[in-house]
Amino acid sequence: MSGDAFEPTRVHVGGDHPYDVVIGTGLLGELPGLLGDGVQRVAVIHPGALRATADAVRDDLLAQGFEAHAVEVPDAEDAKTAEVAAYCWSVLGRIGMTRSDAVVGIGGGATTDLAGFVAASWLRGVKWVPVPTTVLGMVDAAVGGKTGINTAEGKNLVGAFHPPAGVLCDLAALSSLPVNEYVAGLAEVVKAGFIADPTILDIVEADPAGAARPDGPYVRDLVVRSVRVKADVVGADLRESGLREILNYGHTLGHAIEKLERYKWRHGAAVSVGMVFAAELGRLAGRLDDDTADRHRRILELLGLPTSYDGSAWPRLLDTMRIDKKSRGDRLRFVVLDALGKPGILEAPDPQLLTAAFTEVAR
Ligand SMILES: NC(=O)c1ccc[n+]([C@@H]2O[C@H](COP(=O)([O-])OP(=O)(O)OC[C@H]3O[C@@H](n4cnc5c(N)ncnc54)[C@H](O)[C@@H]3O)[C@@H](O)[C@H]2O)c1
Ligand SMILES: O=C(O)C(=O)C[C@@H](O)[C@H](O)[C@H](O)COP(=O)(O)O
Ligand SMILES: [Zn+2]
Repeated sequence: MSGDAFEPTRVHVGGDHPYDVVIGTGLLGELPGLLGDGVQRVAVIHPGALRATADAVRDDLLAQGFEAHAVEVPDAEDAKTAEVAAYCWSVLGRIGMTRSDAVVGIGGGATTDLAGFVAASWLRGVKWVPVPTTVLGMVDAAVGGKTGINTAEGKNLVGAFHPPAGVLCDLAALSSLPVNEYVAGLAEVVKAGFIADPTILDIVEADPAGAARPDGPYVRDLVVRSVRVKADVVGADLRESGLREILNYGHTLGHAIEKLERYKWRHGAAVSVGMVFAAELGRLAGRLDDDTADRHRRILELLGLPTSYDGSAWPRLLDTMRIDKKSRGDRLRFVVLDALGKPGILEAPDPQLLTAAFTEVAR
């Protein structure tokens, strides 16, 4: 792999709005470069848990001549609400943020989803740079410009495609991340493995204990590989007109679980159950071989991720899944695998097939 402890790896995201994802350690100095020319004011949106990091970033920006303002928001999924977005808009108004200024989002995927949405909606779109501090944020949420908030009806129902000017993944941030958060984030890494890069799965299977450690030997390789998968997809299909749907593998059921759990389950944990369900759907639809289907449960359990859910919740889950963004009218649509690394769409599956697949994850 390119890059060593001192030299960052740059993954290029192509398309109409190209940018780089910079992955390494000690990357604070890269931020002004990613912000680019002409920026005067910077709003640094962060949760309380990342206050020290945000203060360091703000001080660094101040020292470099920017007018930097810290904007503290609620932690985790509590930030992804219309009320919190409105609070951020009021701060941007008070500090006089113009179209040549920028938003920086520091935190996990919830914070960067909110920050990106605030940037997308303020003045109909200002520049933004996510600085993800969870593995999930680095490998998935901060890359690709999908920004948004939740509503009472479901997950990420309001948002915008608003690509960042660049993404700064400082792997040193992971040293303070609780192990359970790190492991939850690995669900999206495993997703990248199943849909596009099976070497990820080989790494996890060869040393699951090592792979599950935020200070383990595979962090950089797993992050870079997963970012490459995501960059290739979103570079080709920013607005999810086709290919990008594969990144939603495991999310149709996963998002429904998150909503039912009032967002107290971690996103990655819900996606983990959702991927086992999707694998069973693929198998029962006659599209996926047994070995690859079984491999889902085995790998996710090796990492300590959940692979089952309350069986009595099925009617409510099914109802919630109808508002998934991949649905078209009354037709539910699921990402399934036709083979390892070969995702496809299962259109309007028979309700009995769905129930049979859920029975395989029900407890
Ligand atoms: N936009 C996208 O393409 C995309 C992709 C995947 C997931 N997501 C979204 O991302 C969110 C999940 O993100 P997440 O798993 O990063 O969770 P999160 O943002 O809720 O963060 C998890 C927790 O870790 C804490 N934390 C973050 N960084 C830390 C650090 N370095 N040290 C200590 N604590 C730290 C946070 O304060 C929070 O309590 C969901 O809302 C999901 O929908 C978006
Ligand atoms: O980037 C994408 O596209 C994804 O689907 C990545 C997912 O991991 C992520 O959770 C995303 O936020 C889900 O998007 P949604 O459109 O289903 O809300
Ligand atoms: Zn996800």
